[in-house]
Amino acid sequence: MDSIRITGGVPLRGTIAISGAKNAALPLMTCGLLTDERLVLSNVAKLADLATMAALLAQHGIAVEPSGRTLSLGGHITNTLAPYDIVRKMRASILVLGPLLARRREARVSLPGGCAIGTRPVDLHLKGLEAMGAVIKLDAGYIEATAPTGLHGAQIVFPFVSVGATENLLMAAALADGTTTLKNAAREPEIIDLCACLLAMGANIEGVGTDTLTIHGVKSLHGAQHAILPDRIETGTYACAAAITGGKVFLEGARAADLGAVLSSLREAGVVITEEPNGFWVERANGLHGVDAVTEPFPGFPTDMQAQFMALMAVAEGASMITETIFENRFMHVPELNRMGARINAHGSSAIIRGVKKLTGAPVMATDLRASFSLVLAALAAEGETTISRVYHLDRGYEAVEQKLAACGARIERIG
Ligand SMILES: CC(=O)N[C@H]1[C@@H](OP(=O)(O)OP(=O)(O)OC[C@H]2O[C@@H](n3ccc(=O)[nH]c3=O)[C@H](O)[C@@H]2O)O[C@H](CO)[C@@H](O)[C@@H]1O
Ligand SMILES: C=C(OP(=O)(O)O)C(=O)O
Repeated sequence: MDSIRITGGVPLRGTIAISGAKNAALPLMTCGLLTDERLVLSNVAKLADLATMAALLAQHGIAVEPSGRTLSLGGHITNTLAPYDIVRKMRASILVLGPLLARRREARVSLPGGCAIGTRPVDLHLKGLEAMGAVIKLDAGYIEATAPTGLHGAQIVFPFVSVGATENLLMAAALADGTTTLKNAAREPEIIDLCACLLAMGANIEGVGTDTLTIHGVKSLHGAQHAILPDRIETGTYACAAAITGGKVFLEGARAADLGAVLSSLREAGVVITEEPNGFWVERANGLHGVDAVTEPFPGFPTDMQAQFMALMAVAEGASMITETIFENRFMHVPELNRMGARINAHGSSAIIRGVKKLTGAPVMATDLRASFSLVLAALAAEGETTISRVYHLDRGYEAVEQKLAACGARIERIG
């Protein structure tokens, strides 16, 4: 199992090119199930999660052909089973459910189960599909779904915001009979990207970018080309890397508009952000101050940036409080950061971080994707050497981490 070794203390300087967003690419790839024509996605990152989605689509009959940073998806659905062996590797596999039901009126999809950050039920996905006419049973760990007379339009009001349920129901509604309204829908940039691709495929959607999406179902969708938006979480993560090392980095291709809450928090902490037409500079010349943050659905502070921001706050002057409202168990990085000398107390959904003058290198273990990067950040700032084990978590969602950081001066290497 691979580990990463980092010798800290080098202020990062240079340019980091931001890759296409993992969390946009995953639902966009499942759009390949919505048409028999070719769907071409560009600006696709090379990530383990996208390889998992390609394997899942392949066994549904959709071939995914890579060429450079482009994926070409095509084929007919030959199989509506999403097996446990693939779904257990990646929860976003649940996103095949809506498209399979819409196209084939049946699907058998393994229940994803919980993961390190929380229980993560899929009840909103299932209730929404039921409102659209699906009949759903749970059988031996699988969701058995049929829509004997096809899916029809429905009025769905989400009790709270869910990115995945919004995506699943959007895709199902695009091909349903009649009009579907999704109220309290997620407004994340990845949802807007999904809508843009569906519109290019011939879908009829109103309210894009708002919390009410109205989808007028169409009989069929056609092929399209779509360029995936830059990864806002990768962007925010490297912004924290520049800040925690006291360096200056240009994030090429990054979209500041997708990171409003994160950039406000960084600025409040003393980080200088300078926007350019094709990205932005992140610089920290002076000290960092503790800043509070509460995770919320977009446009609030993203839960996927919580661990990385906590690593930054660990070396800020003064105390800060970070509250996690989206997932019930997303503080797995706290004991690992404390092993590196951080002073963080987590109680329930909040963590108090008392900034320290320096962190010290230590052997630490990655527990999930973003927690892994919080350890990379702490290691980049720490005195001495840190070895992070279980970095396969990192490879799920960060492309070429060592190359991107090393190009800015970081002393980082992967060891077997
Ligand atoms: C592949 C992908 O895009 N993953 C992102 C997506 O995950 P994902 O789509 O799984 O997250 P959701 O927005 O659905 O989850 C939000 C909250 O709702 C709960 N919930 C969700 C669905 C449901 O049917 N029932 C239910 O109770 C979840 O357990 C969680 O507490 O959005 C999260 C919140 O921004 C991000 O952290 C993930 O990186
Ligand atoms: C939690 C994440 O992903 P997933 O929903 O695929 O687990 C993430 O990207 O931070």
